[in-house]
Amino acid sequence: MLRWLTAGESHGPELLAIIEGVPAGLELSRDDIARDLQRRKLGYGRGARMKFEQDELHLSAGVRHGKTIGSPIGLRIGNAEWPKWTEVMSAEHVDESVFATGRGTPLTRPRPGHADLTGMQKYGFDEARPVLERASARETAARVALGAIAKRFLHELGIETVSHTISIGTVNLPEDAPTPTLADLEAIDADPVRMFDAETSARAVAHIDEVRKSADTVGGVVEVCVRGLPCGLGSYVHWDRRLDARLAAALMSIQAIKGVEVGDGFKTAERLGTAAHDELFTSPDGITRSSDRAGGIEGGMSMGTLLRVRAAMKPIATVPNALATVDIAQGIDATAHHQRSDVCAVPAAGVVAEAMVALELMNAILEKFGGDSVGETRRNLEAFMGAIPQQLATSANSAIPNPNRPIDEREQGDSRSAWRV
Ligand SMILES: Cc1cc2nc3c(=O)[nH]c(=O)nc-3n(C[C@H](O)[C@H](O)[C@H](O)COP(=O)(O)O)c2cc1C
Ligand SMILES: C=C(O[C@@H]1CC(C(=O)O)=C[C@@H](OP(=O)(O)O)[C@H]1O)C(=O)O
Repeated sequence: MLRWLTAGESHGPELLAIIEGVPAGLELSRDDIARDLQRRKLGYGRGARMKFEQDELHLSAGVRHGKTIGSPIGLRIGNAEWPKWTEVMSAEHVDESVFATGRGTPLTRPRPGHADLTGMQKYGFDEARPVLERASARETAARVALGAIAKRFLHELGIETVSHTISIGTVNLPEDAPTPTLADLEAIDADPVRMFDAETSARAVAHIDEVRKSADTVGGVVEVCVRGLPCGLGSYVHWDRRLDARLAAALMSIQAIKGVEVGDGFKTAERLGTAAHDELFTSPDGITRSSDRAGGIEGGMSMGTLLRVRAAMKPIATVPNALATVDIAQGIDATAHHQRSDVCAVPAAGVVAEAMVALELMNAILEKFGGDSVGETRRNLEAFMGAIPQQLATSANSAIPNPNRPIDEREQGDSRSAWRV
């Protein structure tokens, strides 16, 4: 079993993370983690902080000579601006004068859409500072660091995770855009909005510029694609063991994510049964699927085919053209406090989604296959796959059109029909 926790405030000294249950013998370097931290900072539309934030990483425990040793892995990520916040975010009492001006001024005009007001009500604060410090997506740096460890583990088992941007506001990838593979990740990361289509990306960038000019913010949709998974992760036997439910919770836990789709998700609800599922047919190397509409999960279990999940991010709540709110200190109508903020953080959310999916899949793998060392996990996985009888085996080459069935007209415009995957 995998357990992990994060701690740390956005303007405190650092973020902390501990992950327990990582098998021994996993090759892991500081660079593996630093690389993903760097990827999370990228993306057109992010605010000033990402330009100077260093995400200084300290790998404090659980790794020796470049390999995990089975003990909890502990890490710290510094907040570059801490020297400016030592008094406002001090763990010790400070003089009242700190709160009279500047950074310490109480934030009494909560932002609609952020955690400010409800956090104040719930925890009994008279201003939003202690709420936003932890509600902030700064915390996702810690998740991405842990996710990098999970991705290293998955990679050792031949499982690869790729995320990309599907839409920014109303600017969408074409329906027939190809699903990226690991080989495409470098190009995706090099794109300003992490889109795998240069023309759509240029329109998305222009859209973010317009949004910024009009003092507004914008959201979008990201997708995570995973190849190389074994079948049988998760289960149909109980609600909390369903892999789709677990992935949905993992994605929904990301700040500002308001919707999750597995496979074709909501679109499937509009289709008839004959055009909604992934039909099976024989091929020389095992059972093959005609498409991947289910997104690689049936009955709450991984099918051993391409896994695809999407997450929808709402527009950033700190809108420059400030929204109506109430000044809690004075009891009067007001506009929300504004501070440095992102205009669009969808590209970064894709990297965070990748981390959350990887962590959940690593957990599901360890539940099914166990292993105190990576070698033991691998042997258990291979033994399970090897024991699947010939007549039940799935071809690795799934999601190709069924040659026995003529292509239905309705399927022509179907974004996830096999011949486009
Ligand atoms: C990578 C990332 C960056 C974000 N940046 C900001 C930001 O700069 N300003 C902001 O108001 N919200 C930002 N958010 C969203 C808020 O953290 C989020 O809306 C808030 O915590 C309230 O949670 P909820 O939207 O899930 O209800 C960001 C979210 C993510 C995932
Ligand atoms: C710090 C990060 O994102 C922050 C997320 C965030 C929010 O409200 O969620 C608000 C902003 O915080 P700040 O006012 O300190 O710039 C973002 O920069 C980060 O992603 O590392």
